[in-house]
Amino acid sequence: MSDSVLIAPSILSADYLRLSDELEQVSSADLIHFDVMDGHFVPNLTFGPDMLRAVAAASGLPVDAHLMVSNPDEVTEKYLDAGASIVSFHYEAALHAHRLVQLIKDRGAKASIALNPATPVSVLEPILDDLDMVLVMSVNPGFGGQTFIESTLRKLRRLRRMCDEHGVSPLVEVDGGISARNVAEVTASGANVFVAGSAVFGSADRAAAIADIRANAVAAVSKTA
Ligand SMILES: O=C(CO)[C@H](O)[C@H](O)COP(=O)(O)O
Ligand SMILES: [Fe+2]
Repeated sequence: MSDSVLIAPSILSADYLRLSDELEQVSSADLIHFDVMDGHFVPNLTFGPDMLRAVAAASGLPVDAHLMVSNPDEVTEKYLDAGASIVSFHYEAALHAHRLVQLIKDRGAKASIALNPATPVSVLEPILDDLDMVLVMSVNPGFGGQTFIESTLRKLRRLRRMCDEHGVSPLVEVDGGISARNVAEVTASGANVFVAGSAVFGSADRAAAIADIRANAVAAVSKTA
């Protein structure tokens, strides 16, 4: 995790019957994005902690767990036990966000809060200084293959300003509808961790898809520097 940008393929869009092969094909990425959906916070069901443990062992890349669950206060520890390197829980679901952030950090993982598209970044004001990462959802959570919501760019710029005011620089992850086509403007707006599900696993050459996203993001970083 040393580069200026991090690429995180979402295995939500992988071929589950060939998962170890799929993980090998995305080994040039920086993180494996692992979408946990509980059928309650979002209208879809995916993976649990045992699956995360298996993915972490098979991949070797750090696992970036995105918990789309109604009860993060109860289940976050299970994903830490399973080996998550980054844990994002949703602001909209957490009862005790500060306590959860401390738990994640005490366990040696990076702590992140995810925001739905309709949740303003201002809600992070009291806790921003404690976060290792902020996950800005650029689609409504629950499904892969959706269209990037354009107002996310404004939200990212607002988050950047807020971070500058606080004198902090957490990672800023964007999730939903990211591809080589739009990653430059998303980078220019302030993001540096890019989740890509369908853009990577929908491509015949996963490594080339990752390289294209990375190249466009890195070019945008050098332009803004
Ligand atoms: O959290 C998610 C959906 O809730 C996924 O990480 C995201 O949708 C990735 O898929 P795509 O890149 O195809 O939009
Ligand atoms: Fe996600």
